[in-house]
Amino acid sequence: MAVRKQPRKSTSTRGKKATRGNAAERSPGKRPAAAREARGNGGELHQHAGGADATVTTNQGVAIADNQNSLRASPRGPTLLEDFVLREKITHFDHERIPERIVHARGSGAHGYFELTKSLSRYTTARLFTEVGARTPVFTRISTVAGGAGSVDTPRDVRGFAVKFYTQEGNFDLVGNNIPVFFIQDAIKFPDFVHAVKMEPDRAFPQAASAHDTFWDFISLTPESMHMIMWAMSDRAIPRSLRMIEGFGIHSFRLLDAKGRSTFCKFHWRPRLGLQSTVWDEAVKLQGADNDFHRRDLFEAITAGNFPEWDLGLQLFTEEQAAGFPFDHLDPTKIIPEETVPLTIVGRMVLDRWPDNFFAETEQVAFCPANVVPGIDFSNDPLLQGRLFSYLDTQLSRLGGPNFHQLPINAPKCPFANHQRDGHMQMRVPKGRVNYEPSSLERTDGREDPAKGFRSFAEPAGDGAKGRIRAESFADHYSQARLFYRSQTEIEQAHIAFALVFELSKVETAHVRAAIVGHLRHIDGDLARRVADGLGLDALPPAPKAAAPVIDMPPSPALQIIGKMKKTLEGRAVGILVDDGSNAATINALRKAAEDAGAMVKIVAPKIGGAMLSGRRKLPADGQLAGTPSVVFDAVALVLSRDAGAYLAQEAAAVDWVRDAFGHLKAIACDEGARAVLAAAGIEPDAGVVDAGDTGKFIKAAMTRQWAREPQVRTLP
Ligand code: HEM
Repeated sequence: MAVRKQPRKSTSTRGKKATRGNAAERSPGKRPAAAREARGNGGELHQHAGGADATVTTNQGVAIADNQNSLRASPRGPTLLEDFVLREKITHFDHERIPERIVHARGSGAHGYFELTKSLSRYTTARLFTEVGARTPVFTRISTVAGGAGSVDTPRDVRGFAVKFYTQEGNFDLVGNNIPVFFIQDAIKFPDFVHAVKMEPDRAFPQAASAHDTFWDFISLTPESMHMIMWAMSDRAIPRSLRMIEGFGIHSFRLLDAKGRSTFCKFHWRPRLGLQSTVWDEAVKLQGADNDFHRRDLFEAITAGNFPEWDLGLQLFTEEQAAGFPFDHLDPTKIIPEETVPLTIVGRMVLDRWPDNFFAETEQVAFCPANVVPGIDFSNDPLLQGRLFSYLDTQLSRLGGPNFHQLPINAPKCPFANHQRDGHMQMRVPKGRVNYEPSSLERTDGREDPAKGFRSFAEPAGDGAKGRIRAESFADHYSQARLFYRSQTEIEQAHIAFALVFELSKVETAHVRAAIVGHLRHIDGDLARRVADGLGLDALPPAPKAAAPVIDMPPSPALQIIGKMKKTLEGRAVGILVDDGSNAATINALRKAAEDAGAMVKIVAPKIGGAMLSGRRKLPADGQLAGTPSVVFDAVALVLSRDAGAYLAQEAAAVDWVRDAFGHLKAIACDEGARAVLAAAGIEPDAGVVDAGDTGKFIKAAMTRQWAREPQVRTLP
């Protein structure tokens, strides 16, 4: 056996000036009390337990004396297999990663609560919807769909919007998206759809993007996706913030009253901060500026106490009403216009706590549309029916076995018990002999409760012969796509046309591009012409045969974003670019006005250490110019001395800062010194460019985007 040479006597460095403290000193907040420290033989740092610091142990609870060195046969000799401390640590590390979700792999989550403001006791027995004022804890995860867990936050994509309500009657998961319809009508098409949209299998790109051949090939052959395509090409798919998106349960669900009577409903989340999107060029640049833009935004808002809120609205309708709709509400590619069935607001959700640990909570949370509580039931929507199977099934492998419901983030917060036993990672210790029922021997883990237990709606099963037959009532693929497109403002219509041109221009296969334009002809002739022109097609391709006549429906302004944007700075961010010599009074006034209007203000300067303002006051910066481009703000101000303005007019990062802000239709405040930077960016000031001294005008302009500017800065199809 190898003999270990004892390390040389350690030299305590406590109390000595430690050079390695620099990183901690730079970071905000107080440095925690220093641990008792020692240096090892090779000069490595050892921090010893004591005071507030507990002893580090193995997973078996054995105290570890040295967490810096593996066990070696001699100081320069081979490492010994005997080293259980090393083996345990590395083995655990090797297994830290679990498979990511097959879809919606990248997401951010937060805890909060749902508070009921209006009772639905007329329609349902579900207590979460009957006890006004009661707060139900929730965990909400918002995600992109196509990219992997490490992909960017701002691709053009649908956002998942999944809420787990920990009700007193069990968990209810509302697993929706930020778009109220879906690409396909039947779950059997989901694997094909997902394969088509994710990176192509031979080349493993593009990541987190629908702009490629396989996606558009599939879509060109799937006319039922046309309505969803209109939404996905709209600015809804490039949100400004996860706090500014809507959420939808999509399918029709049923509410059941105490007599088992059913009312259909659709669930809608409405953000209190209003809907807001980026513009495409901004979304693209955000991917370079901050891959974690949405996650960071949600984290910063929640940790600063600016808790995002959504109203929950329900569309309630009867079977008879549904029979009169000019579409089938069981078809998940259809909405029920709000003008037909208005929303009843029944409560609000507040997200007020960031998770303690991303993996344990956001990564391990398992949502499932089949998780409903008594008083809520499913409809026959064939997409929903497939989903009822898929989630639990995938989670068995993603989370490694059948006991993931015991993880704290997934476990109900009400009592739960049954005779399911054993399996990987069983964390409970069931007692006694009886693991079955009926039973008569001793204490049992639960009996049926006919009064309070879950019951399904007693619906007659089917009105035709069994078969793989899609209902004729699902055949209209274009009318609601037309409704959506024609309900948009002109600006939004132009953005849809632009997005289609952008995406299809990335498609290498000419016949796929042409096929999509053919579909567009059924939706809107002008849209088809704009896209064909943008793609440089010589002639309009033929439209495919429509399976059902396309009907005109009255426009629904509720489908717009711009029409629903709130003129506010609440929850938004304002950046102020400063440098040495900037006017302190102007900066203070701008900051105060923006903060009073609800914005978060960040100071940007060429150096992170900050700038020496007029009056010799040093103002620390929140971001360095090159690393904090204007895309991360909703409005910007430049307060610069003449010298600094002349200097920064030569600096690409400063010129881009203001050029991008202008191009992304943001309000800009600037003083005399800053005008040189605007001139270098070639900006002709318009109504959205205001004097930095006029804070009132700046705040008013900053509360919205300068849509009137758009035709000057970009040629839209
Ligand atoms: C209306 C249509 C759909 C919506 C709104 C939707 C929504 C979502 C959301 C929000 C997530 C992420 C949940 C989370 O944050 O953990 C998710 C994951 C998932 N979805 Fe869907 N989805 C839809 C259709 C489908 C269909 C048709 C299937 C399969 C038949 C499916 C299978 C899955 C799977 C396997 C996951 C991963 C679940 C996990 O690993 O925990 N989805 N879906």
